[in-house]
Amino acid sequence: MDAVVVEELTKRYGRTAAVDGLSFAVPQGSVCGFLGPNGAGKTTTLRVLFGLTRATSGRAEAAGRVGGVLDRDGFHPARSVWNELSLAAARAGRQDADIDAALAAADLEHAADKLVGQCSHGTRRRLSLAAALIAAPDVLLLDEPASGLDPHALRTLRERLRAHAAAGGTVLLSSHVLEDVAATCDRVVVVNRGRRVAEGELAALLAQRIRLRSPEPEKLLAALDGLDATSDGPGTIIVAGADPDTVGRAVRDSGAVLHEMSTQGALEALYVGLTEASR
Ligand SMILES: Nc1ncnc2c1ncn2[C@@H]1O[C@H](COP(=O)(O)OP(=O)(O)OP(=O)(O)O)[C@@H](O)[C@H]1O
Repeated sequence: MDAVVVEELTKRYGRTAAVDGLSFAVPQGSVCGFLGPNGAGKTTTLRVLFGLTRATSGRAEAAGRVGGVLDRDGFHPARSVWNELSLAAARAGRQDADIDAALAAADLEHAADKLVGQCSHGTRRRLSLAAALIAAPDVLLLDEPASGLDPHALRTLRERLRAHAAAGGTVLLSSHVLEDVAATCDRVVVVNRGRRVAEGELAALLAQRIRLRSPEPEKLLAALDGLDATSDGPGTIIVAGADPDTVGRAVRDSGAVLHEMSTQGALEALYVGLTEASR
């Protein structure tokens, strides 16, 4: 079942089409990355899904209870972290929620009595996510949730989003941090200029895109002759349309020193390829 459905969505601001006939779906139980350059229409789509702004045409719907984090958190600077979380629970009709446990899960127990106005950007972001999660939404919509988070907080975020999906929830998150998307999401939707340029399971989109790093790229490129291998920056080669066994053997036979062979960094090459053409 699809928990998020966007169909032929268009949102115009005067003569600007922020979103231009966009369609995609997010199956229930998945964590979907929403990628695209600045101004591609991600925030606008999330705002329509939240019901904060109306579509000019088309539809954008999320099944069940929707929660999440957009850029403005709406917290009162003179309220404590504990009080804001408690208020978020009450607003969602969850007066019975264990606020201390929710703070601990967000690594915020030490900040419980701090006033929100005195919190760092990252702490405030973590509080936003905790406030969204305490409402136990079915669908979590997150606009740049990784922004301002330190590596520990990023790991906690990743684990919490995966747990939300494992429990049957659904996550749609926009991000510019591709490494983080690769580690967190099982699907991605890529948009450019308000339109979809790719959609699907991350593994399938990245299948047979392998990144190699070597101090001897020329030697490697020569050995990969006949395959779709291209240079992608100093010492980096992307091989498309070949399986890891074939690439691994070619690398071994070349005798070149290899520093890395992975599909991780291939998301960046895929993304740039998809969004560059129509910039
Ligand atoms: N309220 C508004 N009034 C006028 N134009 C707007 C408004 N909101 C967004 N836009 C325009 O719509 C386009 C899409 O913006 P949007 O914020 O959805 O992009 P985005 O993909 O979220 O970008 P970013 O990655 O920079 O956050 C941009 O050209 C933006 O200037």
